Amino acid sequence: MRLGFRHIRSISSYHCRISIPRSLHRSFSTTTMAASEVNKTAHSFDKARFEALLNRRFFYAPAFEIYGGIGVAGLYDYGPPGSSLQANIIAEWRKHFIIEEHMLELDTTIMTPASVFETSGHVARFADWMVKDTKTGDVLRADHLVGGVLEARLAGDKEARGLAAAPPAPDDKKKKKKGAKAAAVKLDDEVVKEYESILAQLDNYSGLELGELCRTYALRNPDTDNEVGEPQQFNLMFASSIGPTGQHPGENQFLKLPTNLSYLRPETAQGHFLNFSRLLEFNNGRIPFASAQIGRSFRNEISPRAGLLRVREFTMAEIEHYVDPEDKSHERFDEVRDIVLTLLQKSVQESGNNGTIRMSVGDAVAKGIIANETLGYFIARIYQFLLKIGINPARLRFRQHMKNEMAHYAADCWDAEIQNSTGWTECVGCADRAAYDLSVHSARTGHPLVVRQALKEPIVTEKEVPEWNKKALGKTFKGDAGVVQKLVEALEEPELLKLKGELLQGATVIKSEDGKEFQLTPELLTIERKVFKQSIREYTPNVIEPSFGLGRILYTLLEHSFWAREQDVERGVLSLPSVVAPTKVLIVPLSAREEFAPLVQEVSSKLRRAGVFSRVDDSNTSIGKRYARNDELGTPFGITVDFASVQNRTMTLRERDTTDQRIGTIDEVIATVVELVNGSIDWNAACARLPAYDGVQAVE
Ligand SMILES: Nc1ncnc2c1ncn2[C@@H]1O[C@H](COP(=O)(O)OP(=O)(O)OP(=O)(O)O)[C@@H](O)[C@H]1O
Repeated sequence: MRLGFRHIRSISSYHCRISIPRSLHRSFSTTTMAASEVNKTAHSFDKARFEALLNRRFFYAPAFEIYGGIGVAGLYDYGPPGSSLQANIIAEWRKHFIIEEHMLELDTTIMTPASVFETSGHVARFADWMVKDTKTGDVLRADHLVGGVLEARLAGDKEARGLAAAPPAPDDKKKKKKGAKAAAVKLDDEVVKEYESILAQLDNYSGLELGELCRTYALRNPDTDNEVGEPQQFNLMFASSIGPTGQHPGENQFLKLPTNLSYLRPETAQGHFLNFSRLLEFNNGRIPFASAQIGRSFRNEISPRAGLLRVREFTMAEIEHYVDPEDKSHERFDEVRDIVLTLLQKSVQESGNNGTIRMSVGDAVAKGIIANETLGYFIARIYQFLLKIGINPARLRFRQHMKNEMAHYAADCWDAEIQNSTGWTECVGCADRAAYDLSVHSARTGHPLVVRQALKEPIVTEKEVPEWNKKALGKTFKGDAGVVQKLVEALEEPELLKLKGELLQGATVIKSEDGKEFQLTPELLTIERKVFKQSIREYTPNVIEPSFGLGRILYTLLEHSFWAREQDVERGVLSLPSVVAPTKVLIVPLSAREEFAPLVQEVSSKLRRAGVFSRVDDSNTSIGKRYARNDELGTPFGITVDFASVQNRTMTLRERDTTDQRIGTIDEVIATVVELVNGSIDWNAACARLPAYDGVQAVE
């Protein structure tokens, strides 16, 4: 959750070469075949082929397509494999966080009265800086303009120096035609340094500074080559109204805005905070605990051009972990302390660099690089989750927010950034938001959002307290009696002690702010030392917030999983781990002939009973083509039912990445594939159980 100015960072765009996906490495190391035998080599990432695959297999598509898009960029519909993939990521997220950490799950409303977002600060500050093309009026995000043009100039400089010029990304062709690609012009070394320094801290600039950069470096709209105007703020929330407009004026006691103005939430977090006291009660008043919510959020992004990476409607999964501000240790920190992460610190970025370090979470917390154990714990848990679903760890880093980028109240904030063909993209934010959210909602509504903790040992304190003779006070000062009382009660302990001494001497004078003097005597008040016992501690908890954007994670996972076999570059393979693959097992009868039907039904129902999602492909095409089609859908295992299955009750089991095939009895194959899908054995173990298939059995 960001209040302020939000950015996708795209530092090293277009250089991305995809290596063999991680899951494939796993397969190589666990199979008996050598990598060369199965002909899988690393190749450059072919974005055009990748996008064609996603489109062909309907992972997702632009919404309202048959209406020609009607100017609604940034809205997408997920098709069957995309929906299943997202559902599986969510299921794993629930297991990894909600179930594992006993979080309290919520489902709160999307439509939110404006008063809530006025209090949270979103009405005033949930904005990006935009600039307008001075001739066409086209709107661009200011930081994207600065970043895009400077990167293009640096690429032009590389080309002029004869260094490996960065080829334009396939999706950049349109921009290139319009003149976005800078000419191959050599820049001064100093200028190169300046550009690199600006790019390293792009998220740190204010609107004024972005305007200044546009002027200093003559940055123009790359689409038209026209100048741009001064940056202006654009609030990203979609406004709506509840009920018929103009009804119930002034009904809402909290509202300064029109009474029925509301917004579609831009994050799920406020729904957690508003329910804090109920959640605390549900948790028997104990802290720490966390609430979690998965749901839709809406942001009216200025110019969403990056597919699923920047959309106007998306699914978020957010955790709010409530913790004692005086104790941010985490009882399970030892479980993660040795996890080594790639960290990009704020001090490095602020000095104009983007060099990362590798460090264990334990060391990062001990050295104060990560602010506290609870924040470190969640950063490590985010890392574990992303790896579990198949994100390549070599392309994952945690970037700390710079000073200006972070909300003023936040203690520390890190983004999990994943590298993809557009550069490094924030996919998860993880912030220590201190007590801000609960405090502001509590102050606005008067509803205490606090923890009341019974103290084991009461805290005993002594202090000087004024004791008033109310009757004499009223008689002496009449209408000013209250003023005098307030003046004395506002005094700090040393001043009260001084006053006490003066009263013991006989009399003293106290002055109000407007210079009025009041004489105080022991008849009006005495100062007594009193003992206080406090058995309840009341405090506003701090909030640690991991916030996941599922669309960005899903898209980068697809990129990381994509490759093509050398012998068939036209078709791709998605090496999705079983845990998230849309379909786990493909059942392929040799043909649609009736004699295979009972066996197909038997295998399919046995897998169903074991909780393994399978699909049958009995289409009228070769087995090879059917497997290739399902490699594109990321289906990790295939079972072939052939004449040997009918005669001997044997089946073959195929692994997607290696295309290795093994053979066993129907029950052996089912038992093995169920364990493979559950992750309790790997392919190596499967190979030890089932002999290699020599190809004879399937021949008719
Ligand atoms: N327009 C968007 N489209 C898709 N996902 C988004 C979008 N905005 C935010 N997210 C996702 O929600 C997560 C939490 O939101 P947060 O407010 O921290 O993002 P942000 O800092 O505004 O992101 P950015 O600076 O990239 O716009 C992000 O890490 C990202 O995964």
